[in-house]
Amino acid sequence: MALDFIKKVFTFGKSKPAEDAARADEAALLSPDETRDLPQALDPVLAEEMETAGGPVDDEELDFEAISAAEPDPALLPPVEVIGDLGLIPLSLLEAEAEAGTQEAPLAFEQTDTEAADAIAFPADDASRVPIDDRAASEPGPLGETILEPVAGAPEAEAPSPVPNIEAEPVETEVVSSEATMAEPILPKGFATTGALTDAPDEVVAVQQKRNWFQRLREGLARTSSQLSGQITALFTKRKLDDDTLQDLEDLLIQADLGMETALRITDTLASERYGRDVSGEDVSRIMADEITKVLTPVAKPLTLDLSHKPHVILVVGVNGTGKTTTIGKLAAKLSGAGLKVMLAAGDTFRAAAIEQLKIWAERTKSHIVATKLGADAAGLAYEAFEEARRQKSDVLIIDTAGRLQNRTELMAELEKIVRVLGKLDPDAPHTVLQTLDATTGQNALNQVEIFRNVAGVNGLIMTKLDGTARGGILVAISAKHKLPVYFIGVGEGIDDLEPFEASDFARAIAGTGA
Ligand SMILES: Nc1nc2c(ncn2[C@@H]2O[C@H](COP(=O)(O)OP(=O)(O)OP(=O)(O)O)[C@@H](O)[C@H]2O)c(=O)[nH]1
Repeated sequence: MALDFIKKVFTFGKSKPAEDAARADEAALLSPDETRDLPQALDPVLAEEMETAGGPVDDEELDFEAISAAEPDPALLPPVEVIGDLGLIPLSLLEAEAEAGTQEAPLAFEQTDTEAADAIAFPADDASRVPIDDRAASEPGPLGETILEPVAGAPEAEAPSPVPNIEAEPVETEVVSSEATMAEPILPKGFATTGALTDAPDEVVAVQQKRNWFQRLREGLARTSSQLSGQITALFTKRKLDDDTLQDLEDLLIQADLGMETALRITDTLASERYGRDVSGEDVSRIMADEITKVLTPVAKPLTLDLSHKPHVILVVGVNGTGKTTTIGKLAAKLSGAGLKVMLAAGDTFRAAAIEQLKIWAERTKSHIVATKLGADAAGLAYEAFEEARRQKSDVLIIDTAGRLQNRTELMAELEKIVRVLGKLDPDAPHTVLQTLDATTGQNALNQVEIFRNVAGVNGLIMTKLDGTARGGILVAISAKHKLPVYFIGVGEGIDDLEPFEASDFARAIAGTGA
């Protein structure tokens, strides 16, 4: 059942990655304990880039033409053989390599679900089909990738051919499929779409009904608002509004992470209404809620999915532990529950637990997942996942990435590479670059946005961990400064703890007004 969703379209400017990744060095540091070393030995391409420390390798040096040109040609569709639960799918990337004359044996795509295998149109016969079990890993290839070669007794693979100069390393990936299907697709709140939905699935992912949302938001932001309102009440008890109280209020609002701009808006409005008169805490809270709403309204937007892309690619980036993987799971639940065909890519190849965590989310949300080995090239994985999502006609591909500190130049360069590689398959991809921000980080989040925006072209934000933080005001400062859309906010670790961002609800919850 193909359904058309034609809704209001929002387009968000996608800034090109800045060439000055070194700016990240100026960024405020998080705990050194959180740093994670990139296994560069596995990534000679990246290592090469690192030597050019001043900026990324010029795309001109990269020969993606053969790959891009070969990709849509049906004759080059990957030959596949399904063997029990395992099937080998040499990727079209590898086909392109073969076309270009690679010396490498094709890499393997492991398919651990026969249903998913059935969903892909596989050529029946091909001499290059080699069961994955019949291959043995040999020395890493010139691109640092694992090369799989047939072992004795295995069918002969096609004659290998030379390797083109490609940037994204082919990687051995695993596709785990859960047949996501649905009854009645209803686009979840917080999303808008343009383009058509892929054939609707038959099974709906049950997403728990949310509790009273505003109540939860108020509970989550209770520490932020009670701290603020207590201080405001103390400030204005038996005092008229004069320059001193205005200055004290401004300081207080800045300390609450709201940012200078919003603090001044609030004090200016208050002064224009009540200068020289008695002021109550309620007066200040009301004006605060109004002014914060004005700041937040322009950024509270739905996440628009352009389904004409098939898939709409969402790259999720951010500092370690900000909630990327969890947020991906929550987003997948919403989308899958609405009948969209979702594929996840486990691009955090540095942390085994992150890959496993995403697989669990895929299972829970009935999403497909493409994963690879620990330490593999993340850009290669992203590329493979994009191709696989195209083959499977996924509506949305959500790519997880390893958390990285914004001052780690080499890791930021790797992120830049992922963006660049995706752009080789579709110049508009990634269509959405979502950054997760941990509300408990406070002011550091401002800096994180600046750096990730420059490097990865972040064009949308999700703030997590707004449950229980006293620093929720930072979202206001970020909105005032960066003016990037804020699509959702996270208020817990559960599958339904992600809500569309509503300006007035958030403002009232912070100011402690309204029901
Ligand atoms: N309370 C709360 N916890 C959250 C929220 N979102 C994520 N978490 C928790 O934060 C922790 C880190 O979340 P992850 O999703 O692993 O973060 P990540 O950014 O993928 O982490 P790295 O892979 O290390 O970069 C986990 O314990 C999550 O359950 C939220 O909205 N509220």
